[in-house]
Amino acid sequence: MELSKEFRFESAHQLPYVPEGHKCGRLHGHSYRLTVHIDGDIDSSAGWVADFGDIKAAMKPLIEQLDHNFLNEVPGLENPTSEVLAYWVWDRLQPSLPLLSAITVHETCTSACVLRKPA
Ligand SMILES: Nc1nc2c(c(=O)[nH]1)N=C([C@H](O)[C@H](O)COP(=O)(O)OP(=O)(O)OP(=O)(O)O)CN2
Ligand SMILES: [Zn+2]
Repeated sequence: MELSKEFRFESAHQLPYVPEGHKCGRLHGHSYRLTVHIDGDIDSSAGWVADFGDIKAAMKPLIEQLDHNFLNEVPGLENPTSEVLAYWVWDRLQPSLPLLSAITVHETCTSACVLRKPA
């Protein structure tokens, strides 16, 4: 069974490698929505796959680095595309959340990327 938990944070960024004149080369901000998915079996005694609170606790130090910050200044996010951000979260979250199965990053209401665990 798959569980998901959504996180929201506000961040500024600028994309350094877009062509000259591209709107994303300018400093701007997003209300990001990031969904963490985990996949596992239901523990029969607890009646859940995992405590949603454990997902929240694992994400807390990462959200603290992202929320109300300039992403380009966060180590590893010098080119803060949605795709790079998804890998950044995955690499830091997976060790404490081994059931991690996917991360979705919604940069805007209409644009998102999904990083899934390889089959
Ligand atoms: N593959 C990617 N493409 C783009 C990224 C990205 O991270 N990965 N990022 C951007 C910009 O950050 C931009 O702020 C968001 O792009 P866009 O969806 O074009 O934003 P709009 O507000 O213009 O969306 P509309 O709903 O179409 O108005 C660009 N590309
Ligand atoms: Zn942007």
